[in-house]
Amino acid sequence: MSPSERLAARETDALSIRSVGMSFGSLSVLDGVSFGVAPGETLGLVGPNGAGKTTLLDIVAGARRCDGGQVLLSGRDVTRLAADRRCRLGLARTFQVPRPFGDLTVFENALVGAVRGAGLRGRAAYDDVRGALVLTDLLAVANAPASSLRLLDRKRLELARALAMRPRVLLLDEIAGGLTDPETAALVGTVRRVRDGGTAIVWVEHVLRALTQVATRLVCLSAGRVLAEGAPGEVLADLGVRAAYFGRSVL
Ligand SMILES: Nc1ncnc2c1ncn2[C@@H]1O[C@H](COP(=O)(O)OP(=O)(O)OP(=O)(O)O)[C@@H](O)[C@H]1O
Repeated sequence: MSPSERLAARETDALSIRSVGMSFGSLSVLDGVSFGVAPGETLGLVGPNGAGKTTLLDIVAGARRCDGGQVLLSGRDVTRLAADRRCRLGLARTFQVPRPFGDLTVFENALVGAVRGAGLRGRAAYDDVRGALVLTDLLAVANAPASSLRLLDRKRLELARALAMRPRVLLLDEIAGGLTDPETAALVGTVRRVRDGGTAIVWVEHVLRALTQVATRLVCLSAGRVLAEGAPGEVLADLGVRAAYFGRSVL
């Protein structure tokens, strides 16, 4: 891709991260991180423990302020907007450890996303939640208390709560961990359906066999910098990535 093509691509991106930097005191955690994600694209964000992946998701979601750089949603600079304003502009995220309200039903948990996240009311909220439960295969357990769900369905509920916010950009933080192979395959199918609906997805994931079934592009962070970016096969074959991510023994 030529520089002018790259620029044109960035202008249509649902999410653009430009030169983002962040430090915790004297510890530089992110340094000049830039990439974009187009509508309907799934970008996988990989890298060793401590590379800065979750910190970057926090910055994009508005849970943390960056020290430098910009975050744009569909071309709009949201760097200084609070997290709830970003939700209303179409940004949603899932958390690594799903913590649903156990006493509420599956439907009521997803309703929290539609009402608190997207600001929907009445019929619009109901329709959105129903759609999110259909997409995540949870409709059959809509009236069950969230505390009764198995792990796969807790993860699906985390996804449904985020989808009920009508996101144009969805941030997924390690949703595939701890699942059996058939459960992982089911979750991959769900994420694919979300992507096929046109949502731009940034998926932080250590379970590469799940990620590479959906992501068409990977960004590898190492020590807060972009070490490699490109097609999954190319990035995972990159010697620098293999050394940083998997350890030198695999070289
Ligand atoms: N609140 C904090 N205060 C100080 N340092 C922090 C804080 N949160 C994270 N860090 C440090 O920032 C760096 C990046 O952490 P982060 O959790 O973003 O990495 P990660 O790539 O998501 O790792 P993992 O794959 O283990 O989840 C690490 O060195 C971590 O110790």
